[in-house]
Amino acid sequence: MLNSKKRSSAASTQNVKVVVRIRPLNPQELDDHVKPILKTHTHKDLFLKEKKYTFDRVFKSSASQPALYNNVIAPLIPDVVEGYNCTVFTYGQTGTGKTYTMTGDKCNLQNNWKQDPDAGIIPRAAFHIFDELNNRANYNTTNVTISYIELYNEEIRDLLSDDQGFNVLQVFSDVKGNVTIPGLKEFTVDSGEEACKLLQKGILKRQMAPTLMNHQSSRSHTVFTITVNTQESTDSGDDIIKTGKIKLVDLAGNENIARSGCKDMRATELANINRSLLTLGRVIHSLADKSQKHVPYRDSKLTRILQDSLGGCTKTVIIATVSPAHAYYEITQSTLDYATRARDITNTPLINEKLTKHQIIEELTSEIERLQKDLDAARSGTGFYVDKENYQRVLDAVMAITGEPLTLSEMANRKVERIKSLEVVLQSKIKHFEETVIQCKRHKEELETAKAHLKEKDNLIEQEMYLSKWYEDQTMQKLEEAQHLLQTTKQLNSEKEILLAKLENMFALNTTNDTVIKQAVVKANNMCDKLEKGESARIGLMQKKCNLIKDDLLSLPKTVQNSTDSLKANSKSCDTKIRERKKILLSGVQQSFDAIRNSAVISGTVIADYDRHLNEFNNSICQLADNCKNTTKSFLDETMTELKRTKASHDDILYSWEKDMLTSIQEDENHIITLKKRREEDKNHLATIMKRLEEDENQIITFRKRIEKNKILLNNIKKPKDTFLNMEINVNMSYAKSAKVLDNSIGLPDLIESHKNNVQNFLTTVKEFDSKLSDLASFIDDECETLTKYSMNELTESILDSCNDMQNDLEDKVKNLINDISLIIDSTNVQSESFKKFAMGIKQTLQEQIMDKSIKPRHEGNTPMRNSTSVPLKIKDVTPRDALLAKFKEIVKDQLEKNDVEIDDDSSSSASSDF
Ligand SMILES: Nc1ncnc2c1ncn2[C@@H]1O[C@H](COP(=O)(O)OP(=O)(O)OP(=O)(O)O)[C@@H](O)[C@H]1O
Repeated sequence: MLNSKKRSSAASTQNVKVVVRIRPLNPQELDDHVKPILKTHTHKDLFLKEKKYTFDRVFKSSASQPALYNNVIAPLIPDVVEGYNCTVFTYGQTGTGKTYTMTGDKCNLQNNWKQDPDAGIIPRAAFHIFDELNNRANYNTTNVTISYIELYNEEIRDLLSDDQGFNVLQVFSDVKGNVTIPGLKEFTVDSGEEACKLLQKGILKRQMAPTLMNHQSSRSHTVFTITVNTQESTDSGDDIIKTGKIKLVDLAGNENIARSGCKDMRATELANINRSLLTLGRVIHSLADKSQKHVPYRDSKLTRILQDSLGGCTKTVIIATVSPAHAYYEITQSTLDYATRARDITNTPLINEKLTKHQIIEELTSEIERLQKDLDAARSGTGFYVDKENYQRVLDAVMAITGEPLTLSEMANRKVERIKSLEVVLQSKIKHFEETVIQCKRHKEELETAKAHLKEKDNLIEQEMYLSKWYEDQTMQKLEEAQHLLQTTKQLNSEKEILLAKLENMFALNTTNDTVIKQAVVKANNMCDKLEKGESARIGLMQKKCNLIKDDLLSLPKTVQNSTDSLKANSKSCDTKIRERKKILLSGVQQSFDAIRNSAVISGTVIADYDRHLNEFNNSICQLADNCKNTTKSFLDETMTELKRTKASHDDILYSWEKDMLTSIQEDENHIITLKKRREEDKNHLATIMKRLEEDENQIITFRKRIEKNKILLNNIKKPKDTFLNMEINVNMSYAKSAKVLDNSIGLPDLIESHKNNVQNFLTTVKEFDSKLSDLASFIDDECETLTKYSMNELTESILDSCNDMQNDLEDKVKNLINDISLIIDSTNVQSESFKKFAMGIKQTLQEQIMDKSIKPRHEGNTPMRNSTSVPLKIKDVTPRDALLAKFKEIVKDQLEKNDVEIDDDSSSSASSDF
């Protein structure tokens, strides 16, 4: 045990603080209407009947646990932490509330120790000490230990021991007066709760004791000790160690044993139970009475343990508990007297000297030396030897304790007694010394180990610092990379949004364009198909008509041939008949001369008939001419109307042609008149040619029939003309219709122009044909006229010639027409092809138009530019700790080698301490 030195400076004496706590009347006393015999007027005065007592504080029966603690104990706690030793006693009669005050009805406090109404001093002090330590930041280390002993029948027992039974502990005092109890367990606690748990454990063990040891707890004393060790560093670097203690002592009841009814108790036991209290009384008495030099601390274990608390260097508080009941008047008076006496005890509280490590080592060394001397003395002699110096010190200590010179016999007795006790002490010292030596060795080893450990830790710290620096750099680098990545990701996201918007817009445009294109193409195709179909139908119709005309034209020469053949045949039969009639006429002229007169009448009739027929013929001719004129005129009108624009230049020609026709008709009429005149002239010849006339009449009829046929032929000829005209109209209509469409078509105007030319040529051809037909009609009329004028033979020949010429001419014309028609057909084919091309052109145009109509994609200029965003493709792996450590070791190795070289180069230069 360390021999702590006391700091003498600033030390002052102070009296033991004594407070009185009055227990409230218990239920029984209340029922019995017990009148309290204690009265308090102030918080310091107390009246027992008329006797007045004055204490440091008097707590009424209504005083609460916190009130008592805050007033009495709480001021001691900072002193304990500062290194003072403090002691608190509860002293009083059984049942007056000593245990209630010290322990309370509740030990298992949490953090509410200040407010808890039931907890006593011990649990509160335990919590309070930790609060106090936590409030102080100047301590490097703190250590709080707990011990709890019971003193019963002058035997010390450890209430915190895990032993089933009770091992009696011994108490020893060294030459310096320090008391130790070897074997007493001290438990380190880190909180108030842990301290309370130990208190509970002790209480439990104490409650078990009566059955085990057959003793009553009220007759035992308990000491709950809290030791507070603190360490703080000074500016000079020394460690200051403080050790403060608070002993919380719950004494046994101080009542008269005889009154407590324990008569069956053995005398020794009774003596031992009261010995401590009696000795305590004597010690208090001695200390209070300054004249007394000897204080019998050693007379009991209790006073030995509490020696320092009474008249020593400890701050001491005594709480005297009393009952207000009249029944306990005497013992209450005794307690109050006892407490009053205790107030006179003075202590000199000192802080346990602060010791540095160096001082501790020095003290330990001197202690070892001293013990070594005792050991050497013991080993060298046959008996018990104590070093002279030590022996003298023991004697001095005895003298200091007893304070009185002893007689020789007393000295001898005491020496014997002392030797006995010293033997015990020596054994204990030897044991303690050996333990200390072992402990020193162990401490030395521990110190070496600690140094090595410290060096190792230093290396580790350097290593960890290197690693942490590396990780810090890496973290910063990663942070920068992460921020760069975040920035890039943000930019890419915004660009992605723009591109997605554009893409959506493009999809919408594509969908719209697709729909527009499909609709336009369908419409264009329909239009082209419709146009193509219409044109194909028109062209087909035209071609059909052309083919019909062609067939007609092809059949025309045959018809003409037939007509010619018929004409020839008729001419022959006519010639034959005329010859026959001539013969008959000539033969009958003479014979019938007489009858001419009659015949003249008849001839007149015949002539009339002939005239009539001639008129009819003339009318027919006129009608034919009129019809022809009208037809031609209407044809020309129609042609003029229809081809107003394109054929304006031909109007004069047509007009002159019409005029010529009219002139020709007029001439024909004149010719008929001439014929009539000639008929009159011929009347004279009529007699002779009567029969011939009749035949001529027949001939005329035949001719008329032929004319009719020719008219039909003419009509037939006119039919193609009408057809051609209709065709022309249709072509023009088609042209007009197509022109609008074809105007925009490339190449069509030329085609149309050529078509127009073809049509013009065709019309010219038609006109020529028409003219030729007119000529033919005139020719026929001429021939008819000539027929009446010339002989039938000539007529026939002429007709035949004409027919032949006409046939030839007709054939030529037909051939030309056919060629023209073929040209027209070719033209229609070409036109059809051109229509197809045109349709293709339309389709192409539509495509272009669709393309023009198509909605072009928007160019808002916000398309992200292609830029080379540098994004790390791979996050570098974190260097494994092992690799870092290897690198660190290499650096250290290099540094050490470098340092070695430097030392070699210049031994005076100091090594670098980078690592
Ligand atoms: N101040 C008080 N207020 C309320 N109750 C009290 C007070 N003092 C004592 N009591 C009650 O009185 C009874 C006896 O108290 P306690 O056991 O503490 O007395 P004691 O002096 O320790 O007795 P012993 O010496 O036999 O151990 C207990 O029930 C306790 O709760």
